[in-house]
Amino acid sequence: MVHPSTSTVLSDAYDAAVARGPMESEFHQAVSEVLESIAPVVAGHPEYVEAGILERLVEPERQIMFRVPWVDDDGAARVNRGYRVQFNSALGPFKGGLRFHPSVNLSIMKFLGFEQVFKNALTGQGIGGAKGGSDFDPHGRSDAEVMRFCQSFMTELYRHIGDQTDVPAGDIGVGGREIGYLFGQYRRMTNAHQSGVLTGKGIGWGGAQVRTEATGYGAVYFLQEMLDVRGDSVEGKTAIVSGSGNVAIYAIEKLQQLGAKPITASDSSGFIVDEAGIDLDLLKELKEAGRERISAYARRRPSARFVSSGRVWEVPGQLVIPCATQNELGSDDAAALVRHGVIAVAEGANMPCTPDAVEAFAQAGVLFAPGKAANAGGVAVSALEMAQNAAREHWSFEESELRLRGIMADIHAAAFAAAERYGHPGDYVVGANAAGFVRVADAMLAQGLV
Ligand SMILES: NC(=O)c1ccc[n+]([C@@H]2O[C@H](COP(=O)([O-])OP(=O)(O)OC[C@H]3O[C@@H](n4cnc5c(N)ncnc54)[C@H](O)[C@@H]3O)[C@@H](O)[C@H]2O)c1
Repeated sequence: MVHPSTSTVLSDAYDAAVARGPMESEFHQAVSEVLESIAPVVAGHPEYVEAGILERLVEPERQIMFRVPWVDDDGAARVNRGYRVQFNSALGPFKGGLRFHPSVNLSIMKFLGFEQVFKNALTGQGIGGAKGGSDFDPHGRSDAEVMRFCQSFMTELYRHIGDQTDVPAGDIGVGGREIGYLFGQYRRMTNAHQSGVLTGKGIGWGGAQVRTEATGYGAVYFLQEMLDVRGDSVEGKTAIVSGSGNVAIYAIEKLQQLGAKPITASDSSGFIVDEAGIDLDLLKELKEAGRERISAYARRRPSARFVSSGRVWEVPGQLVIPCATQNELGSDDAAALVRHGVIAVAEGANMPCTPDAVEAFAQAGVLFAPGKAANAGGVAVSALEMAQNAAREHWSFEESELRLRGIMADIHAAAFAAAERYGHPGDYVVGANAAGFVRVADAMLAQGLV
């Protein structure tokens, strides 16, 4: 058999993905980034090509879309669309968050599910990749409305998930409140308290210590690992953080604990700059307890200003952790950050930096950690939650944090080593994609054409 060239194989896989979903631009972006960076791996493994690994990797094992009808507080009927994209289960049960946000569509679900496959592989914990959610917008909805929505959503989803099959978690718009309502409905419909079917549960009913903090803490640990290689550290540095949700808040907390000074936070209405350093108690009060807009922070804190137009990336700082959403940091933003002396970027969110921005950081020699490595702490601690549920154990905060730290160091080491092995030393995009890909590809190869 004549082997096609690596570039033909990669472009065929990309074209097939585009042909099946021509409108799915976010998914195409994620596929293109991964395929480009695994070229050196594929070149050395003709057996992957013969087994159709690439064509299979870009096509989800299963995609579920369903109607979610619910009744609002005025008694009016509402309808949203629910999704679960079960991308790849070669390494373990499908695992990945649920996102409730008006922007949710199949392209975003597929991009997130695809990324999750490699991220989960990188953690080394035996979990496959999936993503799900709905275009439901929880903003401005009462608890009762959110509960009715979650119950309706789970009434369909429950038949597709299970602790050995698919284990959803939170993401944008899905926090502890939503996981509680979803779990309650699952328990009711199945007549089983199957703790391991969802992660991000409350500590009193099967949740794990450090799950809430894990993604933000993990991103900062990864940043620290990268700086360590250069004999540097986060201590004493100014940090620019976007978002003000789960990931942003705990990235800010860990930055502060390690002696850095985060000075920004944002939401879709704008951003705040607090030159005195973020008052974390205030931010938590406003965002975790109150669900308020970020502008409320500036009203309560004299050292802070609220900016409703403009870019948070114009604020000078040496460390950058984007923690809001995909494609929130473009090439102009990257250029501004480079001009202002950024030295390291860790993606807390999934794909927050556009490909042009990533390229600009690389050109400028800025350390750059892609989300699938830097934000893997969340899913890693979710896997610890599954392990504790299976063993009916509860580990302490200290033990859980120690494990998270170890896992982030291992992910860094795996990505660093793979980047070297495949001829791109210091390139964590290549390293993370290559290391994750090899684990998934080897499992798929061993398990035959399924
Ligand atoms: N929660 C996790 O464990 C986890 C794990 C890995 C990756 N992530 C990723 O981190 C990011 C944030 O997730 P989260 O769990 O903190 O969600 P969250 O709902 O707690 O917070 C999301 C934040 O992003 C802001 N935001 C959302 N859409 C925006 C938009 N279009 N423009 C500007 N700001 C916007 C929101 O205002 C909020 O501050 C997402 O990309 C998510 O996929 C989360």
